Amino acid sequence: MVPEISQLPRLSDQLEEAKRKAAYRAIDENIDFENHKIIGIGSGSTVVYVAERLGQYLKDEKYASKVSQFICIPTGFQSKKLILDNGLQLSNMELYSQLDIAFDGADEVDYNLQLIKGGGGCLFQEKLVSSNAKKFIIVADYRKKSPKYLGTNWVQGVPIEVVPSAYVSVCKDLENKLGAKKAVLRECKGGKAGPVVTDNNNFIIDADFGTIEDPKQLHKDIKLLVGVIETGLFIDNAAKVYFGNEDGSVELVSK
Ligand SMILES: O=C(CO)[C@H](O)[C@H](O)COP(=O)(O)O
Repeated sequence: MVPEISQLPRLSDQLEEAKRKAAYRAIDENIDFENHKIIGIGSGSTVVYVAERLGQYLKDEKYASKVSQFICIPTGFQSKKLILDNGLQLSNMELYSQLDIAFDGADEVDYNLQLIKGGGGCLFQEKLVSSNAKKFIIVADYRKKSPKYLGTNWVQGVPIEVVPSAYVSVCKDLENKLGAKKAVLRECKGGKAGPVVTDNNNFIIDADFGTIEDPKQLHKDIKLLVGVIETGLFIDNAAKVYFGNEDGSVELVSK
């Protein structure tokens, strides 16, 4: 039997509890076992619980025949592993380019459900998957909810995936043409010296624009710079956000 959320023993870590609650509720309320077939699985620490919940449904004889038919599309190496570790069927965007639904985390969510993503470095593939999903659902903990504008809670800057040879010129363009306070190449913190390399062998730049009142325009402006593959501003594609709160409740915000 799939355990009821209310019956689960609380996790000792409040943040993990918030992430798990948000993710489990998002799956319980949004998966249509009759009609969904192609499911996007994003990246990060909250999505771990999305895959875990699907794995629980797979083990339940009432849902097993349906869930074993689900085809899961990852947004990077980590989510590939999550899909496999939970016994789910793995495929890719080349074989299935239209998804019924996709679940992912976020670094910050504004009042209008615009997002900053890419803090975990899976930017381009996350955008490819979410843009091709009929429904895109965000799972996040309470730290991700912006009081109003993006750039308030997430102060590391907007992640931008770039062609490696273009990183210097893109950093200059971000500062000189688009007014970024600072644009820096993301470096590995331990484990390896040098830049973070994405699953597509690109680099990530973090560009600090302060608070962002018009993320749509900023996204368009950044996209026009030569060498930019994709921006971490996810515009007009999240349908719902599940925020796990500190008190154990889950807040649903939808468009
Ligand atoms: O965009 C992402 C990775 O590039 C993640 O979805 C985002 O960083 C959220 O991660 P977490 O659930 O660990 O807070």
